[in-house]
Amino acid sequence: MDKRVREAYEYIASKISLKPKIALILGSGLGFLANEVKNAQHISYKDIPHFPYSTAPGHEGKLVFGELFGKEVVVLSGRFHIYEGWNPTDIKLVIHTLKLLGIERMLVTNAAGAINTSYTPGDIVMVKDVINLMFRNPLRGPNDEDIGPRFPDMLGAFDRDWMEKVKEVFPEMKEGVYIAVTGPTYETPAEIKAFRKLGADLVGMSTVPELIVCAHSGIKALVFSCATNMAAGVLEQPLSHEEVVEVANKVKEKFIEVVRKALEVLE
Ligand SMILES: O=P(O)(O)O[C@H]1O[C@H](CO)[C@@H](O)[C@H]1O
Ligand SMILES: Nc1nc2[nH]cnc2c(=O)[nH]1
Repeated sequence: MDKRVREAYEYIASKISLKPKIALILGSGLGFLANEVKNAQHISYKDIPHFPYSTAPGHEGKLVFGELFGKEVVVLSGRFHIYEGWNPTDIKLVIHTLKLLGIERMLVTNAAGAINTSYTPGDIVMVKDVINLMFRNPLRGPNDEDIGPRFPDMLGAFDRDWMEKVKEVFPEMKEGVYIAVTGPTYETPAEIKAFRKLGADLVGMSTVPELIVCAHSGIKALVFSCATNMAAGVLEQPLSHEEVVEVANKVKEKFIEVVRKALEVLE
C-alpha cells in the first residue's frame, strides 16, 4: 500500500465518522449537486495529505460527506484533470483513498462535447464505454497488489446492473461512447471527424483515468455525460468553457433528477 494513500485515508477518517459506500464525482458546471447533500461535512482537498487540488474553473475542490437522496455519500466537488498538470497517478491516489474509505460504487459525471449529431446540447447521456486517447494510464508504475491486479479487466469497470436499473427508469436515455483526450484545447473539426470514425459519441478531458482506477480497485462505476455543446466543427460557432458551464447549469433540475433516481434504484 502506497503510504501516501494510507496517510490521506487516515486524515479523512480522523475527521469523518460516516462510512459511505457511494462516491460521486462532479464535472464542470455540475458542482451544484454538492449543495443537495444533507448534513454535509466538508474537507478541502488542500487539507488532505498528498491530495491534488482543483484549479479548473467551476471546480470547487472539496470532499462533501453526507446524505444525498437517502443514501450516505461522499461527493468529490471538483475533479483533477491531466491538463491542469496533475499526473494520472495523482488521480489513482484519490480513488485508492476512496477505496480504503469503503467506497464500492462511483457515480461519475462530466461535461462533454457531442460528436454524435443525434444529441442536442443539454442531453444527459449514459456512458456505455470509453476510448482512452490520453496516451496515459494512472496504473503505470508499480502495482498496488493489495488493491488490485497488475492487468485489470476493463469490462468490469461499469456497474451494468446499476445501468440497467437506471434505463428502466429512463427508457429514453441516450447511451454513448466517451473518448478522452488530455486537452486543454478543444478538438479541431478534423479530430472530431476522426473520433466519429473511431465510434465515439462524446468527447471530454476527464473520466477515463478515474474509471481505470475504479476497474483496478473493484469499484463499480456509472457514468453520465452532460453533452453541453456540439463538438468542434459540427456547428460553425467556437467552443468555450463559459458555454459548457452555462449549459450544464441550464439542465440543473434534469441532472439532479437523474442522479436522484440513480441513487434511489439502489437497494
Ligand atoms: O470533464 P469535466 O471535468 O466535466 O470538464 C469538461 O469540461 C472542461 C472543458 O470545458 C474540461 O475540463 C472537460 O473535461
Ligand atoms: N474535450 C472536450 N471537452 C469538453 N467538455 C465539454 N465540451 C467539451 C468538448 O467539446 N471537448
